[in-house]
Amino acid sequence: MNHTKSEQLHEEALQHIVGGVNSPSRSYKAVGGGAPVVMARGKGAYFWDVDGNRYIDYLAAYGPIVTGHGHPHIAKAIAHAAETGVLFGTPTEHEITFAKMLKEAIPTLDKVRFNNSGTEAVMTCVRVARAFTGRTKIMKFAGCYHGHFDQVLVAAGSGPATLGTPDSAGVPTSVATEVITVPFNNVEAFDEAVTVWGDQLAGILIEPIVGNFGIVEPNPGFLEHVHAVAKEKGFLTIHDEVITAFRFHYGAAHTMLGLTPDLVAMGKVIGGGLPIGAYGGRKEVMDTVAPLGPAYQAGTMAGNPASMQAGIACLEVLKQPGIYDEMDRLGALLEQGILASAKKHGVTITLNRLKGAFAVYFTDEKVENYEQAENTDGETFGRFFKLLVSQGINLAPSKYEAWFLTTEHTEADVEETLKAVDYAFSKL
Ligand SMILES: Cc1ncc(COP(=O)(O)O)c(C=O)c1O
Ligand SMILES: NCC(=O)CCC(=O)O
Repeated sequence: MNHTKSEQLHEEALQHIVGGVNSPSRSYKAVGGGAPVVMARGKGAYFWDVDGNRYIDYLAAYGPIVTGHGHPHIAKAIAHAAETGVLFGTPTEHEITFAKMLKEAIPTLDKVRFNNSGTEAVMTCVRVARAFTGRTKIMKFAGCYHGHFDQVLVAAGSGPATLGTPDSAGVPTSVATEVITVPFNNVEAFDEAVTVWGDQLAGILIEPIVGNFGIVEPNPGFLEHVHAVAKEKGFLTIHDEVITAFRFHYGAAHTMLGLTPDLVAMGKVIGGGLPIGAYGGRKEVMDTVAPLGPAYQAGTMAGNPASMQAGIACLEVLKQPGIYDEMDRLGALLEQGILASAKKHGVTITLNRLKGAFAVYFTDEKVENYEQAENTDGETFGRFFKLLVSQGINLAPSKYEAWFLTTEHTEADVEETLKAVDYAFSKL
């Protein structure tokens, strides 16, 4: 496969855009370096790079593109917005239509607010939780990504009750010390940290299905326990459903899990590919937000008609019967095929899957927390990634990211993918 033009464009990008990329996750630094493939166009489950190579896409733009690229129903909605006005700075009916659709799909949302990214949605949830409780500290799980605002760029300390340390230059220690990080799926560590900090906590950030160190489901009873303790100690449960909302079924992951969070942050899928964030929750909590309450959140682009209409169109596609069952069926075929192929070639992997999202880890251990994901073989993943790209299969260039199926993938795509995976395993 020839990547000459991608390489040239990356060289040029390096002169003008920091690191040649607009988000560090797009760089190939974590997979041994090299020029990232520069994409030219996408259609359905495929995209084509600037050298004319075609790929089956399992990146799905890090999750949002659940209906594939250029879906005609969403394209029509975006074209309509382009023709009739993409931004007014006034309320529109689209916002109400979309808010009602979200509420109907996610019963825990009494009220919602739209903004422009997952980061903004989570950031506001943290502010609202602080405003509502009058407390400042937040708890999060190690390895869970919640966007790039200061409070969540905090890594785990050395023990469960250790205060956070900044994970990025520019994050003041004073901010990091407001954050307590505990391992996922570990009741003892959570309880220990709550014993120390429980009375000062405004809220806990929860990815109900973790999508940021592969795909990791909560162990039975774990999140139920977290919710019960939060209620008892008076801090809010904030579900970060930026990846999970509408990824596994028509609605939120917490509904599948039978949990009732106080606040829910969303993004990615609900924008149909356009920039979006949204948050919502219990009426008493949401009424803390301006102009009703004292917690401020605003945005020139918030609830813009283009994102609203794309989001509405995306949910209309996802609401059709059988959509999620088919992604589950194809996901199961991929899972079985990848595991069989690994066995055939003597490659040790662990595969975690929920419906149309899964992660391939190079380890013989179970992966149920960040430490275990960290301990998987990143060097082998890097070689696997590049071998797959050479065979026309594109995923995220990181061992921590999931593979995402879309409504446009077919059984033929799965077969082609399994051939490529078999080739990659044979060359590792
Ligand atoms: C769970 C989760 N929360 C928040 C974010 C941040 O969203 P955005 O990149 O739209 O700001 C992400 C992005 O990957 C995410 O996975
Ligand atoms: N799972 C992490 C992401 O999806 C981040 C994407 C980005 O910021 O480019």
